[in-house]
Amino acid sequence: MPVSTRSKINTQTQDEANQEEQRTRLGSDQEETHTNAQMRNLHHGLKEKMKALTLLYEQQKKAAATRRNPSPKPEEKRFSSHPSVELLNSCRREDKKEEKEQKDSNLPNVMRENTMPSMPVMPNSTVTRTFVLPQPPAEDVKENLVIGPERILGFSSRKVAATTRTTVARKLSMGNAVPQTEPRGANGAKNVQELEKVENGSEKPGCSSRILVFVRLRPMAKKEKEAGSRCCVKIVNRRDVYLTEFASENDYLRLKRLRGRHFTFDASFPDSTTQQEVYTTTTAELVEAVLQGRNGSVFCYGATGAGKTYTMLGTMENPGVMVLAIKDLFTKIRQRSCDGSHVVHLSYLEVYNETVRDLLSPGRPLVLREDKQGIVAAGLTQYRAYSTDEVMALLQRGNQNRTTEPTRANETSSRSHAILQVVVEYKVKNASLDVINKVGKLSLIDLAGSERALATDQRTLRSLEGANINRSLLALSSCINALVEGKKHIPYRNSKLTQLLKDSLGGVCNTVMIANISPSNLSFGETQNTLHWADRAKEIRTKFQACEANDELLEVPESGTDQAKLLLELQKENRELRVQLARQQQKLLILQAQTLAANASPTPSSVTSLMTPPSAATQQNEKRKLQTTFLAGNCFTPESKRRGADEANKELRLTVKALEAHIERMKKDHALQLRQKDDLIRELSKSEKPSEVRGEGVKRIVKRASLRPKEPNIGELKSPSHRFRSPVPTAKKRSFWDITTANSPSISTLNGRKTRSHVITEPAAAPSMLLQPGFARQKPVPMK
Ligand SMILES: Nc1ncnc2c1ncn2[C@@H]1O[C@H](COP(=O)(O)OP(=O)(O)OP(=O)(O)O)[C@@H](O)[C@H]1O
Repeated sequence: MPVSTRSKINTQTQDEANQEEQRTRLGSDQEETHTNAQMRNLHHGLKEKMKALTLLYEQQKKAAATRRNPSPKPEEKRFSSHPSVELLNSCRREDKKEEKEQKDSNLPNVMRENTMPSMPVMPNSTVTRTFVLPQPPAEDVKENLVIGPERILGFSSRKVAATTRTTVARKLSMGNAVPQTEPRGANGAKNVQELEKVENGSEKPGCSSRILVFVRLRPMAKKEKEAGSRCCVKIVNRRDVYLTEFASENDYLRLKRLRGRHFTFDASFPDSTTQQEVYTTTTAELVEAVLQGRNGSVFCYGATGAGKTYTMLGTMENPGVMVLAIKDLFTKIRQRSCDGSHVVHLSYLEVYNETVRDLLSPGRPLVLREDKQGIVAAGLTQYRAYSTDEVMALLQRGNQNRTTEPTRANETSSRSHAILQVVVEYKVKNASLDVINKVGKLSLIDLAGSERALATDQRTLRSLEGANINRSLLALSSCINALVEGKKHIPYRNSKLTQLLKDSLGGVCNTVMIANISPSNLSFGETQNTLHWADRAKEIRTKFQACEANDELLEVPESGTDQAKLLLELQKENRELRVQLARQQQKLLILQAQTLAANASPTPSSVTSLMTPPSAATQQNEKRKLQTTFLAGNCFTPESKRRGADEANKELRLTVKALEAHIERMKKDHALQLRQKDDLIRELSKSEKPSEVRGEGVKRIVKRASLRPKEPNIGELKSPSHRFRSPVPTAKKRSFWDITTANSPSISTLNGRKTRSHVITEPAAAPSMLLQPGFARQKPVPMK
């Protein structure tokens, strides 16, 4: 092999070796980079984990500390100074402990293992709070009812006579409200009532204005059992309701993810509860209150077939709330008076497809009217009842006239809302032996069932009924929402039902809501909906009513704290009113200034012309002013007219003079500013040792500044000093914003922020989206 060829081969081999080496180095570099990245990721992940763990540790530490040292709740803090509140709090704590133990022992294993962990833990805010209020004032009732089985006009509702006084009393009572975490009518009802008495210093029940909400679970129906439905509602402690959503067997993704909700009500009745128990817990107190001259309402709410009619009417063997209430009422009346001084009137109506019908003497639809008594059904029959049997007969008659139709969900579905109203009237003697007429009213309402279109029959009439039922129930829910949110306008007028329930929801009334639910998981949606609205209704507060027949309306607060609270509230109101007044005055001033500026142009020439004999515009203005003066003072004599004219003239001249002085002052200020600026420029130019040319320039500027006329010329605003002058056209605008300090968007120079007026005077680089056409037109001449 020739040497050249060998050397060639050698060089080639060396090249190859080099390349190989390079490749290996590159590969190892890449590997190293990769490993480094992995390490970095790992490190980052570890850091994140550490952070999360530290956070968790901190949280647990805090929770443990809180458990060891629980801080008092705001309301507990607020009332903790009172010994009775101490007692209340200790009872609450004990009750809670007991409850927890009971809950743990009562819960079935399935609930404890599966449902409970996934159920959202009820926050403190959802715990029912009943506010025990101090003794509310008595009311003056003057309503005459027609005695006898004849027709009278009106489905009457009482109103508190002195609204203002009630407002004061209400304010005070609100201030004194003692929150109470235990519900009434539940396990600890007795305990709570005793505590109420301690808190209140009163033994009178039923003074609370909150709507009491109860839930009743009906037994599983035969049909539901046959359809293989499961129980999705669990009532614990006769108060807490646990609702569990079972996933369908085909939904593999959610099979193990059971969803549930927890609600707490004033009392919850399991399916084994008897009618008598339901009546005693929910309505018995109201009957007692009606006999003391107060109003009470009970309404059943729930999905179709949930047991509303069963609860309200019941059956022959198991009579419902309506029947039991009337029996109780007559028993109590008999116990109270042997002379028959109590007069009972009865009316029964239904709202079907947005028409009101009289169930006791069916005929033409009734018209709802609003008068001094509230919403009344004109032409409604009111029967005078003397005994329970008579009422039973009337009820039966009414029910026969009630619209019911079989639907797929319920064979005897009530397609209308029924309202039974019992008015008890009696006479009492007060301390000064005057006879007072007292009227108490009990309204028992069986609502039609809320339903989905699919759940019921699809025939046209049924659909229309369903739509109307849902419409009125939707209106009811809007009213509940508005009442809970404390809105000023409550949309009662959206349906006939809400118009008739106006008294029960927002009036002077003790109201009870019984939410009926079905245990079947097939009705889960309806049950959830019912419980949601029931939960929301807990927050509604009705107005106060009197506790005793001879109670006096509170006109002045009793204790010092009450007085202080009232004083504070009144002061706050006063302040708000003052602010409003100031705003109005400001607006008036602006208007006056604008009128003056329009009539008497602010240029010196026109100002001077105002000093001399008045121009036509001024004369007109004066004339207008004079007319106003005359009208205000009812001055019609020529003498008074002249005097008025002179005064108005004088006033106008004074205003003009003041304006002129103001303009003069402004001119002086501007001149001073200009002079100062010129001096500054001169000093600056001296210190800079200007060159001949620059010196000339400065001289030129100085000369120009000194030669500048006193009145600014917009066309010549080219020197830097123009920025310190207020040209006349903008001066007017600024004075406008000056007056409207409170509302002006341009008074935002504080903290060096740019104001809108600044934005306008500066040359805009690009047109802003915020600038309106009006602003664009006022675009200033750009500075050079
Ligand atoms: N607590 C209960 N105990 C025994 N049966 C009950 C109970 N509650 C309801 N039922 C039965 O369930 C069925 C439906 O009840 P109900 O007619 O009262 O429902 P509803 O809510 O009034 O329905 P709708 O709104 O359609 O009128 C009835 O046959 C009734 O007897």
